[in-house]
Amino acid sequence: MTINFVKYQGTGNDFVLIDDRTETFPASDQALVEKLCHRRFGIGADGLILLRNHPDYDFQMVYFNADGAEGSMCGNGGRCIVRFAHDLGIFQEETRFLAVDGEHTARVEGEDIFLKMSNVTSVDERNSLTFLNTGSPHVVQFVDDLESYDVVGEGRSIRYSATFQPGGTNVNFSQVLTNNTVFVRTYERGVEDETYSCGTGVTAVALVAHQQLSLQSPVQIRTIGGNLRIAFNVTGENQFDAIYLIGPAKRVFAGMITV
Ligand SMILES: N[C@H](CCC[C@H](N)C(=O)O)C(=O)O
Repeated sequence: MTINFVKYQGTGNDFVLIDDRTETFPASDQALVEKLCHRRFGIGADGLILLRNHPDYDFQMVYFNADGAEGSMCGNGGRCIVRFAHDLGIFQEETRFLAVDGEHTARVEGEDIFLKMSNVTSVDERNSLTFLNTGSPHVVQFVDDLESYDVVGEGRSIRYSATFQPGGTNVNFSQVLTNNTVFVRTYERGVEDETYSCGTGVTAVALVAHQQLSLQSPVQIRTIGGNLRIAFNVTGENQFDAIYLIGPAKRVFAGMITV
């Protein structure tokens, strides 16, 4: 079988995008997805995303983590599929699509994609860790000297800790810099490693930075892979709507792979 794909990245979080409007991709073949994402044996990516038709939306996003399992919402992948749909001519300025956590709207403004995220309705403390769901589950922790922090070691121990079983969690380590800016490094579940950036993760960090440290919308985010910003509206205690993840999403290359 030969598969056509396009590789995209959003602040260094990289994805294999497949136009699956014909629904021919064997989506239940977890080993195949894992192999396509493998950086030595495959194309190499943090995840794989199918673009499918949907009767009520411009398109549907089906997202898999690099381990081949279907993941929860992916914010950087969301910006990448919006860019992909735009490149395919599916929409011009604004789009409305369906993802695993429900409806999203988005618009293209030059290099940037403005992606509307799901509303957040709770922020909890679990075993002294701040936890919230922004489409995917996230722990947010503020630390000193993030540059030299052991993100993989500490992230993995929280991700597999009893508190977050059975599903596990993504873990974001954060440090406030000057000017309403937070530096974030994320351990990602499903990749089981640090990624260069995580969209739902930095969204979680921005909301917690507002609550705990009074940062204001739009919060500026620095990741290893580049800069993002998060705009939001506070509607109550632990309640946020009009949450936007804003930043670039770029096509890297296109190819064909025989499996
Ligand atoms: N990289 C993604 C998060 C993927 C979520 C995934 N790791 C999971 O928890 O299933 C993002 O930009 O939001």
